[in-house]
Amino acid sequence: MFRAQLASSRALSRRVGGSRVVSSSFSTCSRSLLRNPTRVVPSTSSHAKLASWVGRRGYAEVTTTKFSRAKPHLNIGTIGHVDHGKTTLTAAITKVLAQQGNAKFTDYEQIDRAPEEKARGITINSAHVEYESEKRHYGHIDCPGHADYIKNMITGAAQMDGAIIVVSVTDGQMPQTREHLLLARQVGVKKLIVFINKIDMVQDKEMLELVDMEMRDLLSTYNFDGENTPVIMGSALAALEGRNPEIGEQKILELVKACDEWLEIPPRDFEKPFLLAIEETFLISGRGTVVTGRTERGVVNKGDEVEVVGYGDPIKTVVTGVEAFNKELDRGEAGDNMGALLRGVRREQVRRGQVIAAPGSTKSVKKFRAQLYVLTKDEGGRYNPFTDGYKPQAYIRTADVPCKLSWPEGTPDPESKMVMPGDNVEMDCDLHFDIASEVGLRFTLREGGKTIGTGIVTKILEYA
Ligand SMILES: Nc1nc2c(ncn2[C@@H]2O[C@H](COP(=O)(O)OP(=O)(O)OP(=O)(O)O)[C@@H](O)[C@H]2O)c(=O)[nH]1
Ligand SMILES: [Mg+2]
Repeated sequence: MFRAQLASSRALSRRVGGSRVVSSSFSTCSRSLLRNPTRVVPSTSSHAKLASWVGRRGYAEVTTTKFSRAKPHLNIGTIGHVDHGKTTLTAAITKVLAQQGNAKFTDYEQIDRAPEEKARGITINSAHVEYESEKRHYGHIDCPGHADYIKNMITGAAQMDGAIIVVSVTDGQMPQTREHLLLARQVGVKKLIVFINKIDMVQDKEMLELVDMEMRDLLSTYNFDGENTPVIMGSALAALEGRNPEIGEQKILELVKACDEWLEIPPRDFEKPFLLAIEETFLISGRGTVVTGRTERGVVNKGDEVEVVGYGDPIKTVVTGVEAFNKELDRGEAGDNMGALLRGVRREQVRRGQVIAAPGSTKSVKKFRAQLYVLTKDEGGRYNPFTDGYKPQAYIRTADVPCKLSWPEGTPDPESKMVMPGDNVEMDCDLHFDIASEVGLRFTLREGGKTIGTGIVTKILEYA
């Protein structure tokens, strides 16, 4: 045994829409019970009954739906400008698919009265629903407000593998249409579907064509495939109200089919190259140095070559032993809390904050560009704005590094440009030490022991 206390529980953070929803509705349920202790508590502790009770309270109906593991799972969501019909469309999808027995109908109010969630200390109001198509199981997120979309995308509170961008034909593209598209691009959403909504409100065919063209151009501007992206035109409200099936129900079915065909299932964590962020290091006499942590992705077998990355030049070594669940194993995989025995590495050569990874799969980085969300004072963040040169602490996986934030080159008048609490900005982060990092990696910024912001790496500017 490397270490008796090695945590034996498997991390819960697998991408399963269902389990997230259950846990959030549990906490909602217990919170509402605390506020209202006279309320009759269901006499059974059975999960299913509790879940359906929670459902009747109007929260997270989805817990009552059967979650089929037989179908591949994809996380998607509705994005787009305020009032363009994101929530109506979400409700309409569940309604139409419920008629086929593939969803539980979740009405508009249930979605818009989303339970609060805490993601990295940030409150995000968002609703999760789930439904199935012939081919897939979908987890779907809809946020009530623009700020929630921003926070959700940057923190990855529910990571979207693909998204439906909703645009009302009466307005065409609007500022938040563009902002959400840009953010989707920044956070690594590869493909989108366009839903042009409210077509019951226009008679003019040319108008539809115009919005179609405009959206394709816009997608291309943000490096999506504007030419081939499916564009569906319909009325979410008609579908929800069960009228005009030619622009309602049928269009929802077309939309779901387009999701099935156009959006791609991302590679699963254990198919990616191995990476474990080091939490602790130990010296086991007679055997050598052991590093422990949670395997973020991939698989490592006894005898595999790995590199220790971060804080200077990478160190090549071989994993000569793996321990997880208090047992010696031949391999460790994504999600496992494990220890790895490293051949020929001295304890002083490894430390918390480094990673061990498949050779060449990740590099140590000194400076990157990132999309940041700066917390408001109500979210526990700063009271005051900050300016170019601000130096918080960056928490990147298990690393904790001082960094300096500055405006990207070419920003006009950078010295006087301020960042207010609540802002969403793109800035350059210069790290005091080099750390394994890559585009798409999320991190938090802290100062004086409190989280002041959260970010996602969008571009590597300088390798170590
Ligand atoms: N006529 C018509 N109205 C629609 C349609 N879809 C949605 N609406 C109406 O548009 C308004 C806004 O719809 P929502 O679904 O709340 O829009 P949203 O995008 O979720 O809005 P926010 O969450 O506030 O950003 C509501 O009054 C809907 O009834 C449609 O297809 N036709
Ligand atoms: Mg809404």
